[in-house]
Amino acid sequence: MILRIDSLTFRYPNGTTALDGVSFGVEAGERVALVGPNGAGKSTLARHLIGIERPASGTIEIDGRRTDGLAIAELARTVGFVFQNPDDQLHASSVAKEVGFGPRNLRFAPDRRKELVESALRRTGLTDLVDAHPHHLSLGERKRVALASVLAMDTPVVVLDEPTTGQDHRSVALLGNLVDELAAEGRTVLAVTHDMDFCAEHFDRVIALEDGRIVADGPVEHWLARASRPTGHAFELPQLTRLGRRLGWQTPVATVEGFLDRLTSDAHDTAEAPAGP
Ligand SMILES: Nc1ncnc2c1ncn2[C@@H]1O[C@H](COP(=O)(O)OP(=O)(O)OP(=O)(O)O)[C@@H](O)[C@H]1O
Repeated sequence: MILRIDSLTFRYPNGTTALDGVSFGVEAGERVALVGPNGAGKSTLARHLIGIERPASGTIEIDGRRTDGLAIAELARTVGFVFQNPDDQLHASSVAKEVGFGPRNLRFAPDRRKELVESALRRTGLTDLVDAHPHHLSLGERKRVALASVLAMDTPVVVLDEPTTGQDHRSVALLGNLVDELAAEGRTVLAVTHDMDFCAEHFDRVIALEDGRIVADGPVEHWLARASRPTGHAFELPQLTRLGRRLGWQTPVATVEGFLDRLTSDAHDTAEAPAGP
């Protein structure tokens, strides 16, 4: 298990309990979406994974090591964190320098550094922008630079905070492919997200938080079935799930593939149905 969190509780200095007895484990290669309403504790939880916040009680174990004794620099070898706002992360005067900073800081050998930087730039579609100053790029491009700079650190765990916010359709598709590829390579992806379409298409598992506690943890389909009930949680369901509902489908579908399968089987059933009197 790459990540194990046990009874994690955290309070801000003003007394707000942001996390209250949170426990879960994540296997290598899982794609986990952290969802929940504003103020649920998602970002606070994510920040614990890179040591910006430390538990008031409970433990976090990453790749077999308890994080209490680990410095932020040490954690950075295992967990890469892409901030929601790229301007909280970017500091260099060119895209190339920005993406090269992490691997250099981690003291990777020059050959490996070169390979990682080139691969990160290619995967995020930034190869033509290497000389640009990040501050002259659009928000969507700056978010991709932030992502590339984390990919270049080659961490087994990648945490994304609201990755699709401010991204156009093409960038969201690129991001989705990347999440799938990272998982296929055995890397673990956790994403804090309000984007249920993205979550349904690209994640295996949903952990839903409310008031600092886990209220649901399981496969995306289970969570959707639960959220689709009239008494379900107040989440915006994926567009295709809402469309399925309008079509009167009882079982929720959420992905393009699931939707097409359902349409095909309905068409098949209609064709097979015996002619009426
Ligand atoms: N720096 C802080 N000081 C005090 N309270 C905070 C601080 N940051 C967050 N909180 C509070 O902690 C709780 C959890 O906040 P957090 O930002 O982790 O939630 P979230 O689920 O990420 O919300 P959002 O979706 O709005 O980003 C909320 O009640 C929030 O008001």
